Amino acid sequence: MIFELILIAVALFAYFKIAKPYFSYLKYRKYGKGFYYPILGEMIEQEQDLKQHADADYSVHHALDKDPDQKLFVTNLGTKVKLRLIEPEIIKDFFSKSQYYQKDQTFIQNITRFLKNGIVFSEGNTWKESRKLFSPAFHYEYIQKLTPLINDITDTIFNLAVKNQELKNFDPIAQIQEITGRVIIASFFGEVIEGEKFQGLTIIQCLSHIINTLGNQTYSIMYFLFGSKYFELGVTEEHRKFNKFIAEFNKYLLQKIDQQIEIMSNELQTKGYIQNPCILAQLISTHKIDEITRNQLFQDFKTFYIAGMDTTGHLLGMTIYYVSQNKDIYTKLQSEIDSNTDQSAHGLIKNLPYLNAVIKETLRYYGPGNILFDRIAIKDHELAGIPIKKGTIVTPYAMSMQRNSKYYQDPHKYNPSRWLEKQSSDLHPDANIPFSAGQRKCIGEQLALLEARIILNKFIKMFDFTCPQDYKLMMNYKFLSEPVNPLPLQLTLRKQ
Ligand code: HEM
Repeated sequence: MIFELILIAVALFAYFKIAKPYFSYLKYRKYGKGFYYPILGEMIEQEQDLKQHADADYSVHHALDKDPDQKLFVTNLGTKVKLRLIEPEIIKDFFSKSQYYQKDQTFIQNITRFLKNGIVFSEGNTWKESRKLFSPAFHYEYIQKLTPLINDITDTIFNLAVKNQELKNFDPIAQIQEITGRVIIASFFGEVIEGEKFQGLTIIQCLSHIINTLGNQTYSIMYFLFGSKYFELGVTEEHRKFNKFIAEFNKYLLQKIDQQIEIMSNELQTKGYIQNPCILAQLISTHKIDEITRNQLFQDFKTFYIAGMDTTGHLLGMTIYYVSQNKDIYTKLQSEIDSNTDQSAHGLIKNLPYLNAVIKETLRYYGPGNILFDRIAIKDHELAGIPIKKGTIVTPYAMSMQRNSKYYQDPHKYNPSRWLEKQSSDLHPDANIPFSAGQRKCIGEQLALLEARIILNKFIKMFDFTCPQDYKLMMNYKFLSEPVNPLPLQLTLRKQ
Protein backbone atom coordinates (compact mmCIF):
# COMPACT_ATOMS: atom_id res chain seq x y z
CA MET A 1 0.00 0.00 0.00
CA ILE A 2 2.77 2.44 0.99
CA PHE A 3 4.67 1.52 -2.11
CA GLU A 4 1.62 2.30 -4.25
CA LEU A 5 1.12 5.64 -2.54
CA ILE A 6 4.75 6.57 -3.17
CA LEU A 7 4.36 5.53 -6.78
CA ILE A 8 1.28 7.75 -7.17
CA ALA A 9 3.07 10.68 -5.51
CA VAL A 10 6.07 10.27 -7.84
CA ALA A 11 3.78 10.00 -10.87
CA LEU A 12 1.86 13.15 -9.85
CA PHE A 13 5.09 15.02 -9.23
CA ALA A 14 6.50 13.92 -12.59
CA TYR A 15 3.29 14.94 -14.36
CA PHE A 16 2.75 18.36 -12.76
CA LYS A 17 6.36 19.44 -12.33
CA ILE A 18 7.94 17.98 -15.46
CA ALA A 19 5.55 16.64 -18.12
CA LYS A 20 2.80 19.30 -18.01
CA PRO A 21 5.23 22.24 -18.27
CA TYR A 22 7.02 20.38 -21.06
CA PHE A 23 3.78 20.08 -23.08
CA SER A 24 3.18 23.82 -22.65
CA TYR A 25 6.76 24.43 -23.74
CA LEU A 26 6.21 22.36 -26.89
CA LYS A 27 3.20 24.50 -27.86
CA TYR A 28 5.42 27.58 -28.02
CA ARG A 29 8.33 25.83 -29.73
CA LYS A 30 6.75 26.27 -33.16
CA TYR A 31 7.37 30.03 -32.78
CA GLY A 32 11.07 29.86 -31.95
CA LYS A 33 14.11 27.85 -30.95
CA GLY A 34 14.56 26.80 -27.36
CA PHE A 35 15.46 24.25 -24.71
CA TYR A 36 13.71 22.68 -21.75
CA TYR A 37 15.44 21.39 -18.63
CA PRO A 38 13.02 20.00 -16.02
CA ILE A 39 12.73 22.30 -12.98
CA LEU A 40 16.14 23.93 -13.35
CA GLY A 41 15.39 25.50 -16.75
CA GLU A 42 17.64 28.35 -17.82
CA MET A 43 19.83 27.97 -14.73
CA ILE A 44 21.45 24.98 -16.45
CA GLU A 45 22.27 27.10 -19.48
CA GLN A 46 23.87 29.79 -17.31
CA GLU A 47 25.91 27.21 -15.43
CA GLN A 48 27.19 25.62 -18.66
CA ASP A 49 27.94 28.99 -20.25
CA LEU A 50 29.91 30.08 -17.23
CA LYS A 51 32.00 26.92 -17.30
CA GLN A 52 32.57 26.78 -21.07
CA HIS A 53 32.75 30.46 -22.02
CA ALA A 54 33.44 32.30 -18.74
CA ASP A 55 30.21 34.20 -19.42
CA ALA A 56 26.88 33.10 -17.93
CA ASP A 57 25.08 35.04 -20.70
CA TYR A 58 27.07 33.63 -23.62
CA SER A 59 24.08 31.81 -25.18
CA VAL A 60 21.87 34.86 -24.69
CA HIS A 61 24.43 37.07 -26.46
CA HIS A 62 24.69 34.60 -29.34
CA ALA A 63 21.01 33.61 -29.56
CA LEU A 64 20.56 35.22 -32.99
CA ASP A 65 23.87 34.33 -34.63
CA LYS A 66 22.45 31.52 -36.75
CA ASP A 67 18.98 32.89 -37.40
CA PRO A 68 18.74 36.71 -37.11
CA ASP A 69 15.01 36.63 -37.94
CA GLN A 70 13.88 34.80 -34.81
CA LYS A 71 11.17 36.52 -32.80
CA LEU A 72 11.48 34.64 -29.56
CA PHE A 73 13.37 31.98 -27.70
CA VAL A 74 11.49 29.41 -25.60
CA THR A 75 12.72 27.99 -22.31
CA ASN A 76 11.53 27.35 -18.76
CA LEU A 77 11.95 28.80 -15.30
CA GLY A 78 11.02 26.09 -12.82
CA THR A 79 7.61 24.84 -13.94
CA LYS A 80 6.76 27.98 -15.92
CA VAL A 81 7.36 28.37 -19.64
CA LYS A 82 9.47 31.41 -20.40
CA LEU A 83 9.53 33.35 -23.67
CA ARG A 84 12.51 35.58 -24.27
CA LEU A 85 11.49 38.26 -26.75
CA ILE A 86 14.39 39.07 -29.08
CA GLU A 87 12.96 40.99 -32.03
CA PRO A 88 12.03 44.70 -32.11
CA GLU A 89 8.43 44.39 -33.35
CA ILE A 90 7.36 41.77 -30.82
CA ILE A 91 9.10 43.71 -28.03
CA LYS A 92 7.24 46.83 -29.12
CA ASP A 93 3.97 44.93 -29.03
CA PHE A 94 4.85 43.66 -25.55
CA PHE A 95 5.32 47.21 -24.24
CA SER A 96 2.03 48.32 -25.75
CA LYS A 97 0.27 45.51 -23.84
CA SER A 98 1.73 46.12 -20.42
CA GLN A 99 -1.74 45.78 -18.83
CA TYR A 100 -1.49 42.02 -19.42
CA TYR A 101 1.67 41.62 -17.35
CA GLN A 102 3.08 41.90 -13.86
CA LYS A 103 6.58 41.32 -12.57
CA ASP A 104 7.12 37.63 -11.84
CA GLN A 105 8.08 36.93 -8.23
CA THR A 106 10.50 34.02 -8.80
CA PHE A 107 13.71 36.02 -8.50
CA ILE A 108 12.47 39.23 -6.85
CA GLN A 109 10.76 37.85 -3.72
CA ASN A 110 13.87 38.29 -1.65
CA ILE A 111 14.74 41.80 -2.80
CA THR A 112 11.14 42.93 -2.30
CA ARG A 113 11.27 41.94 1.33
CA PHE A 114 13.57 44.96 1.64
CA LEU A 115 12.21 47.24 -1.12
CA LYS A 116 8.52 46.27 -0.68
CA ASN A 117 6.35 48.26 -3.07
CA GLY A 118 9.03 50.77 -4.10
CA ILE A 119 8.56 52.16 -7.61
CA VAL A 120 10.40 49.39 -9.51
CA PHE A 121 8.27 46.59 -8.06
CA SER A 122 4.89 48.21 -7.45
CA GLU A 123 1.97 47.79 -9.84
CA GLY A 124 -1.32 49.57 -10.58
CA ASN A 125 -2.20 52.79 -8.76
CA THR A 126 0.66 52.63 -6.28
CA TRP A 127 3.12 52.63 -9.18
CA LYS A 128 1.19 55.29 -11.14
CA GLU A 129 1.18 57.71 -8.21
CA SER A 130 4.89 57.30 -7.46
CA ARG A 131 5.82 57.65 -11.12
CA LYS A 132 3.72 60.83 -11.49
CA LEU A 133 5.16 62.33 -8.35
CA PHE A 134 8.83 61.70 -9.12
CA SER A 135 8.90 62.10 -12.92
CA PRO A 136 9.44 65.91 -12.95
CA ALA A 137 12.55 65.52 -10.77
CA PHE A 138 14.14 63.28 -13.40
CA HIS A 139 13.68 65.61 -16.37
CA TYR A 140 16.88 66.85 -17.95
CA GLU A 141 16.23 70.49 -16.94
CA TYR A 142 16.38 69.49 -13.29
CA ILE A 143 18.98 66.75 -13.64
CA GLN A 144 21.57 69.03 -15.30
CA LYS A 145 21.51 71.22 -12.17
CA LEU A 146 23.12 68.28 -10.37
CA THR A 147 26.33 68.76 -12.42
CA PRO A 148 28.29 70.56 -9.63
CA LEU A 149 27.16 67.95 -7.09
CA ILE A 150 28.28 65.04 -9.29
CA ASN A 151 31.57 66.83 -10.01
CA ASP A 152 32.26 67.33 -6.29
CA ILE A 153 31.40 63.78 -5.31
CA THR A 154 33.51 62.34 -8.14
CA ASP A 155 36.50 64.50 -7.13
CA THR A 156 36.09 63.40 -3.51
CA ILE A 157 36.07 59.68 -4.30
CA PHE A 158 38.94 59.79 -6.83
CA ASN A 159 41.06 61.94 -4.51
CA LEU A 160 40.33 59.55 -1.67
CA ALA A 161 41.52 56.63 -3.77
CA VAL A 162 44.76 58.52 -4.43
CA LYS A 163 45.18 59.45 -0.77
CA ASN A 164 44.47 55.88 0.41
CA GLN A 165 46.91 54.49 -2.17
CA GLU A 166 44.25 52.36 -3.86
CA LEU A 167 45.60 52.92 -7.37
CA LYS A 168 47.47 49.63 -7.67
CA ASN A 169 44.35 47.52 -7.33
CA PHE A 170 41.49 49.76 -8.31
CA ASP A 171 38.07 48.16 -8.72
CA PRO A 172 36.25 50.69 -10.93
CA ILE A 173 32.79 49.18 -10.32
CA ALA A 174 33.01 49.40 -6.52
CA GLN A 175 34.67 52.82 -6.58
CA ILE A 176 32.17 54.30 -9.00
CA GLN A 177 29.24 52.81 -7.10
CA GLU A 178 30.46 54.85 -4.14
CA ILE A 179 30.03 57.94 -6.37
CA THR A 180 26.66 56.97 -7.85
CA GLY A 181 25.33 55.97 -4.43
CA ARG A 182 26.33 59.30 -2.91
CA VAL A 183 24.83 61.19 -5.84
CA ILE A 184 21.45 59.56 -5.32
CA ILE A 185 21.42 60.12 -1.57
CA ALA A 186 22.49 63.74 -1.98
CA SER A 187 20.09 64.48 -4.81
CA PHE A 188 17.20 62.92 -2.90
CA PHE A 189 17.80 64.22 0.61
CA GLY A 190 20.48 66.86 0.40
CA GLU A 191 23.94 66.07 1.66
CA VAL A 192 23.16 66.10 5.35
CA ILE A 193 22.26 62.45 5.77
CA GLU A 194 25.25 61.29 3.73
CA GLY A 195 27.80 61.48 6.55
CA GLU A 196 25.58 59.63 9.02
CA LYS A 197 26.58 56.22 10.34
CA PHE A 198 24.56 53.21 11.44
CA GLN A 199 26.30 50.47 13.43
CA GLY A 200 29.63 51.91 12.28
CA LEU A 201 28.70 51.83 8.58
CA THR A 202 27.76 54.69 6.26
CA ILE A 203 24.27 54.54 4.78
CA ILE A 204 25.80 53.56 1.45
CA GLN A 205 27.71 50.70 3.05
CA CYS A 206 24.54 49.52 4.83
CA LEU A 207 22.50 49.55 1.63
CA SER A 208 25.25 47.77 -0.32
CA HIS A 209 25.59 45.15 2.42
CA ILE A 210 21.84 44.50 2.34
CA ILE A 211 21.63 44.27 -1.42
CA ASN A 212 24.68 42.03 -1.78
CA THR A 213 23.44 39.67 0.91
CA LEU A 214 19.94 39.50 -0.60
CA GLY A 215 21.53 38.83 -4.01
CA ASN A 216 23.71 36.00 -2.63
CA GLN A 217 20.70 34.47 -0.91
CA THR A 218 18.61 34.69 -4.08
CA TYR A 219 21.13 32.83 -6.20
CA SER A 220 21.55 29.97 -3.72
CA ILE A 221 20.20 26.43 -3.68
CA MET A 222 18.08 27.06 -0.53
CA TYR A 223 16.31 29.97 -2.25
CA PHE A 224 15.71 27.80 -5.25
CA LEU A 225 14.14 25.08 -3.11
CA PHE A 226 12.17 27.16 -0.60
CA GLY A 227 12.05 30.75 -1.86
CA SER A 228 12.62 33.85 0.28
CA LYS A 229 10.53 32.43 3.17
CA TYR A 230 13.46 30.25 4.15
CA PHE A 231 15.60 33.33 4.78
CA GLU A 232 12.78 35.34 6.33
CA LEU A 233 12.18 32.62 8.90
CA GLY A 234 15.73 33.05 10.20
CA VAL A 235 16.66 29.39 10.41
CA THR A 236 20.35 30.08 11.05
CA GLU A 237 21.98 32.54 13.44
CA GLU A 238 23.46 34.37 10.46
CA HIS A 239 20.03 34.84 8.87
CA ARG A 240 18.51 36.05 12.14
CA LYS A 241 21.33 38.56 12.55
CA PHE A 242 20.85 39.83 9.00
CA ASN A 243 17.06 40.08 9.36
CA LYS A 244 17.54 42.10 12.54
CA PHE A 245 20.00 44.34 10.75
CA ILE A 246 17.42 45.06 8.02
CA ALA A 247 14.66 45.78 10.55
CA GLU A 248 16.80 48.16 12.62
CA PHE A 249 18.27 49.87 9.59
CA ASN A 250 14.76 50.46 8.21
CA LYS A 251 13.73 52.03 11.51
CA TYR A 252 16.83 54.22 11.58
CA LEU A 253 16.45 55.39 7.98
CA LEU A 254 12.75 56.16 8.38
CA GLN A 255 13.59 58.28 11.42
CA LYS A 256 16.25 60.16 9.44
CA ILE A 257 13.76 60.90 6.70
CA ASP A 258 11.26 62.24 9.23
CA GLN A 259 13.92 64.48 10.74
CA GLN A 260 14.97 65.77 7.34
CA ILE A 261 11.37 66.54 6.37
CA GLU A 262 10.88 68.44 9.61
CA ILE A 263 14.07 70.49 9.15
CA MET A 264 13.16 71.42 5.58
CA SER A 265 9.53 72.18 6.41
CA ASN A 266 10.71 74.54 9.17
CA GLU A 267 13.11 76.23 6.73
CA LEU A 268 10.26 76.73 4.27
CA GLN A 269 8.10 78.28 6.97
CA THR A 270 10.73 80.67 8.27
CA LYS A 271 12.51 81.67 5.02
CA GLY A 272 9.78 81.04 2.47
CA TYR A 273 12.10 78.74 0.49
CA ILE A 274 14.44 75.76 0.96
CA GLN A 275 18.08 76.37 0.09
CA ASN A 276 18.87 72.75 -0.80
CA PRO A 277 17.67 71.90 -4.34
CA CYS A 278 17.22 68.15 -3.60
CA ILE A 279 14.15 66.11 -4.61
CA LEU A 280 12.79 66.02 -1.07
CA ALA A 281 12.97 69.83 -0.86
CA GLN A 282 11.10 70.06 -4.17
CA LEU A 283 8.34 67.81 -2.84
CA ILE A 284 8.05 69.86 0.34
CA SER A 285 8.08 73.28 -1.27
CA THR A 286 5.44 72.28 -3.84
CA HIS A 287 3.40 70.57 -1.06
CA LYS A 288 3.45 67.36 -3.09
CA ILE A 289 4.89 65.59 -0.08
CA ASP A 290 1.29 65.33 1.19
CA GLU A 291 0.40 63.19 -1.83
CA ILE A 292 2.57 60.28 -0.69
CA THR A 293 2.60 58.31 2.54
CA ARG A 294 5.81 58.40 4.57
CA ASN A 295 6.19 54.68 4.14
CA GLN A 296 5.83 54.83 0.34
CA LEU A 297 8.36 57.67 0.15
CA PHE A 298 10.72 55.52 2.16
CA GLN A 299 10.32 52.44 -0.08
CA ASP A 300 10.70 54.60 -3.19
CA PHE A 301 13.89 56.19 -1.90
CA LYS A 302 15.51 52.81 -1.19
CA THR A 303 14.43 51.62 -4.62
CA PHE A 304 15.88 54.67 -6.41
CA TYR A 305 19.10 54.07 -4.60
CA ILE A 306 19.38 50.42 -5.61
CA ALA A 307 18.15 51.03 -9.18
CA GLY A 308 20.58 53.87 -9.75
CA MET A 309 23.70 52.98 -7.84
CA ASP A 310 24.34 49.46 -9.07
CA THR A 311 23.49 49.96 -12.74
CA THR A 312 25.47 53.14 -13.37
CA GLY A 313 28.45 51.77 -11.42
CA HIS A 314 28.46 48.66 -13.62
CA LEU A 315 28.04 50.64 -16.82
CA LEU A 316 31.10 52.77 -16.06
CA GLY A 317 33.21 50.01 -14.51
CA MET A 318 32.71 47.83 -17.59
CA THR A 319 33.28 50.78 -19.95
CA ILE A 320 36.65 51.41 -18.34
CA TYR A 321 37.49 47.73 -18.64
CA TYR A 322 36.57 47.57 -22.37
CA VAL A 323 38.54 50.74 -23.06
CA SER A 324 41.55 49.25 -21.27
CA GLN A 325 41.38 46.29 -23.67
CA ASN A 326 41.55 48.37 -26.84
CA LYS A 327 44.41 50.75 -27.44
CA ASP A 328 42.81 52.56 -30.39
CA ILE A 329 39.64 53.31 -28.46
CA TYR A 330 41.65 54.39 -25.44
CA THR A 331 43.88 56.79 -27.43
CA LYS A 332 40.96 58.30 -29.30
CA LEU A 333 38.95 58.85 -26.14
CA GLN A 334 41.85 60.34 -24.22
CA SER A 335 42.79 62.80 -26.96
CA GLU A 336 39.18 63.94 -27.39
CA ILE A 337 38.83 64.52 -23.65
CA ASP A 338 42.22 66.27 -23.37
CA SER A 339 41.31 68.77 -26.07
CA ASN A 340 37.97 69.75 -24.53
CA THR A 341 37.81 72.74 -22.23
CA ASP A 342 34.05 73.06 -21.69
CA GLN A 343 33.14 70.94 -18.64
CA SER A 344 29.47 71.98 -18.49
CA ALA A 345 26.73 69.36 -18.93
CA HIS A 346 26.10 70.79 -22.40
CA GLY A 347 29.84 70.83 -23.26
CA LEU A 348 30.18 67.16 -22.32
CA ILE A 349 27.57 66.30 -24.94
CA LYS A 350 28.50 68.77 -27.68
CA ASN A 351 32.29 68.53 -27.56
CA LEU A 352 32.71 64.86 -26.71
CA PRO A 353 30.96 62.79 -29.39
CA TYR A 354 33.38 59.90 -29.00
CA LEU A 355 32.91 59.74 -25.21
CA ASN A 356 29.16 59.64 -25.76
CA ALA A 357 29.59 56.93 -28.39
CA VAL A 358 31.70 54.88 -25.94
CA ILE A 359 28.94 55.05 -23.32
CA LYS A 360 26.31 54.17 -25.92
CA GLU A 361 28.36 51.22 -27.12
CA THR A 362 28.76 49.81 -23.60
CA LEU A 363 25.00 50.13 -23.16
CA ARG A 364 24.44 48.17 -26.37
CA TYR A 365 27.16 45.59 -25.83
CA TYR A 366 26.90 44.96 -22.12
CA GLY A 367 24.09 47.21 -20.74
CA PRO A 368 23.37 46.43 -17.06
CA GLY A 369 19.59 46.52 -17.76
CA ASN A 370 19.67 44.52 -21.00
CA ILE A 371 17.58 41.76 -19.44
CA LEU A 372 14.44 43.10 -17.81
CA PHE A 373 12.84 41.67 -14.69
CA ASP A 374 10.74 38.69 -15.75
CA ARG A 375 7.07 39.46 -16.44
CA ILE A 376 4.24 36.98 -16.09
CA ALA A 377 1.08 37.10 -18.22
CA ILE A 378 -1.99 37.68 -16.03
CA LYS A 379 -4.50 37.16 -18.88
CA ASP A 380 -4.63 35.16 -22.12
CA HIS A 381 -3.85 37.42 -25.08
CA GLU A 382 -1.85 37.64 -28.33
CA LEU A 383 1.59 39.06 -28.96
CA ALA A 384 2.56 39.71 -32.59
CA GLY A 385 0.00 37.08 -33.55
CA ILE A 386 1.27 34.49 -31.04
CA PRO A 387 -1.26 33.29 -28.45
CA ILE A 388 0.09 33.84 -24.93
CA LYS A 389 -1.41 31.85 -22.06
CA LYS A 390 -1.91 33.30 -18.60
CA GLY A 391 0.97 32.15 -16.36
CA THR A 392 3.61 32.27 -19.12
CA ILE A 393 6.72 34.30 -18.40
CA VAL A 394 7.44 36.83 -21.14
CA THR A 395 10.57 38.96 -20.96
CA PRO A 396 12.24 41.28 -23.48
CA TYR A 397 15.90 40.38 -23.99
CA ALA A 398 17.63 43.46 -25.37
CA MET A 399 20.79 41.53 -24.59
CA SER A 400 20.15 39.22 -27.58
CA MET A 401 18.53 41.84 -29.82
CA GLN A 402 21.41 44.30 -29.43
CA ARG A 403 23.80 41.59 -30.66
CA ASN A 404 21.86 40.84 -33.87
CA SER A 405 23.89 41.08 -37.11
CA LYS A 406 20.71 42.23 -38.87
CA TYR A 407 20.92 45.53 -36.98
CA TYR A 408 24.58 45.80 -36.01
CA GLN A 409 27.53 45.07 -38.22
CA ASP A 410 29.98 42.77 -36.42
CA PRO A 411 27.70 42.73 -33.36
CA HIS A 412 30.06 40.95 -30.96
CA LYS A 413 32.75 43.59 -31.44
CA TYR A 414 32.96 46.45 -28.97
CA ASN A 415 33.12 49.32 -31.45
CA PRO A 416 32.03 52.82 -30.31
CA SER A 417 32.63 54.25 -33.80
CA ARG A 418 29.52 52.46 -35.08
CA TRP A 419 27.50 55.25 -33.41
CA LEU A 420 29.36 57.98 -35.29
CA GLU A 421 29.33 56.41 -38.70
CA LYS A 422 26.67 57.29 -41.21
CA GLN A 423 24.78 54.01 -41.09
CA SER A 424 23.98 54.36 -37.39
CA SER A 425 21.04 56.56 -38.38
CA ASP A 426 19.71 53.62 -40.42
CA LEU A 427 19.39 51.56 -37.27
CA HIS A 428 15.98 50.14 -36.46
CA PRO A 429 14.61 52.66 -33.91
CA ASP A 430 13.46 49.91 -31.54
CA ALA A 431 16.58 47.75 -31.74
CA ASN A 432 18.46 49.63 -29.03
CA ILE A 433 16.64 49.84 -25.68
CA PRO A 434 19.23 49.68 -22.85
CA PHE A 435 16.89 51.70 -20.61
CA SER A 436 13.84 49.66 -21.68
CA ALA A 437 10.80 51.29 -23.35
CA GLY A 438 7.11 51.92 -22.82
CA GLN A 439 5.55 53.30 -19.67
CA ARG A 440 7.94 51.47 -17.34
CA LYS A 441 11.04 52.76 -19.07
CA CYS A 442 13.89 53.74 -16.75
CA ILE A 443 13.02 56.98 -14.97
CA GLY A 444 16.70 57.68 -14.25
CA GLU A 445 18.07 57.57 -17.82
CA GLN A 446 19.06 61.25 -17.93
CA LEU A 447 20.69 61.07 -14.51
CA ALA A 448 22.60 57.92 -15.48
CA LEU A 449 23.87 59.49 -18.71
CA LEU A 450 24.90 62.72 -17.01
CA GLU A 451 26.77 60.81 -14.32
CA ALA A 452 28.39 58.58 -16.94
CA ARG A 453 29.68 61.56 -18.94
CA ILE A 454 31.03 63.43 -15.92
CA ILE A 455 32.65 60.45 -14.20
CA LEU A 456 34.22 58.93 -17.33
CA ASN A 457 35.51 62.34 -18.44
CA LYS A 458 37.14 62.92 -15.06
CA PHE A 459 38.53 59.41 -14.80
CA ILE A 460 40.25 59.58 -18.20
CA LYS A 461 41.58 63.07 -17.47
CA MET A 462 42.98 62.07 -14.10
CA PHE A 463 44.41 58.56 -14.60
CA ASP A 464 46.34 56.34 -16.97
CA PHE A 465 45.16 52.77 -16.52
CA THR A 466 45.80 49.18 -17.53
CA CYS A 467 44.30 45.82 -16.66
CA PRO A 468 46.87 43.12 -15.77
CA GLN A 469 47.31 40.63 -18.63
CA ASP A 470 46.76 37.64 -16.38
CA TYR A 471 43.31 38.89 -15.32
CA LYS A 472 40.63 36.69 -16.90
CA LEU A 473 37.21 38.30 -17.08
CA MET A 474 34.50 35.90 -16.00
CA MET A 475 30.91 37.22 -16.05
CA ASN A 476 28.17 35.76 -13.87
CA TYR A 477 24.54 36.81 -13.57
CA LYS A 478 23.03 37.93 -10.27
CA PHE A 479 20.61 40.84 -10.49
CA LEU A 480 22.99 42.10 -13.21
CA SER A 481 25.82 40.56 -15.23
CA GLU A 482 28.96 41.17 -13.24
CA PRO A 483 32.58 40.07 -13.03
CA VAL A 484 33.07 37.10 -10.69
CA ASN A 485 36.43 38.53 -9.62
CA PRO A 486 36.62 42.30 -9.13
CA LEU A 487 38.42 44.20 -11.90
CA PRO A 488 41.98 44.89 -10.68
CA LEU A 489 43.04 48.01 -12.60
CA GLN A 490 46.49 49.53 -12.25
CA LEU A 491 46.21 53.31 -12.19
CA THR A 492 48.80 56.08 -12.35
CA LEU A 493 48.07 59.76 -11.90
CA ARG A 494 48.44 61.75 -15.10
CA LYS A 495 50.24 65.09 -15.13
CA GLN A 496 47.50 67.72 -15.23
C1 HEM B 1 23.19 52.83 -16.69
C2 HEM B 1 22.28 53.04 -15.81
C3 HEM B 1 20.89 52.48 -15.84
C4 HEM B 1 20.35 51.51 -16.65
C5 HEM B 1 21.03 50.74 -17.77
C6 HEM B 1 18.98 51.36 -16.26
C7 HEM B 1 18.09 50.50 -16.87
C8 HEM B 1 16.79 50.33 -16.48
C9 HEM B 1 15.87 49.40 -17.07
C10 HEM B 1 16.19 48.49 -18.25
C11 HEM B 1 14.70 49.51 -16.41
C12 HEM B 1 13.43 48.70 -16.66
C13 HEM B 1 13.41 47.49 -15.74
C14 HEM B 1 12.21 46.61 -15.95
O1 HEM B 1 11.15 47.13 -16.29
O2 HEM B 1 12.33 45.39 -15.78
C15 HEM B 1 14.85 50.51 -15.40
C16 HEM B 1 13.86 50.91 -14.53
C17 HEM B 1 14.05 51.84 -13.54
N1 HEM B 1 15.18 52.58 -13.30
FE1 HEM B 1 16.91 52.48 -14.31
N2 HEM B 1 18.71 52.22 -15.23
C18 HEM B 1 19.84 52.93 -14.95
C19 HEM B 1 20.00 53.93 -14.01
C20 HEM B 1 19.01 54.40 -13.19
C21 HEM B 1 19.11 55.52 -12.29
C22 HEM B 1 20.34 56.41 -12.14
C23 HEM B 1 17.94 55.60 -11.61
C24 HEM B 1 17.48 56.59 -10.57
C25 HEM B 1 18.04 57.01 -9.60
C26 HEM B 1 17.07 54.55 -12.11
C27 HEM B 1 15.80 54.31 -11.66
C28 HEM B 1 14.94 53.40 -12.23
C29 HEM B 1 13.58 53.19 -11.77
C30 HEM B 1 12.92 53.89 -10.59
C31 HEM B 1 13.02 52.23 -12.60
C32 HEM B 1 11.60 51.65 -12.54
C33 HEM B 1 10.71 52.50 -13.44
C34 HEM B 1 9.26 52.03 -13.40
O3 HEM B 1 9.00 50.84 -13.25
O4 HEM B 1 8.42 52.91 -13.57
N3 HEM B 1 17.76 53.85 -13.07
N4 HEM B 1 16.14 51.00 -15.46
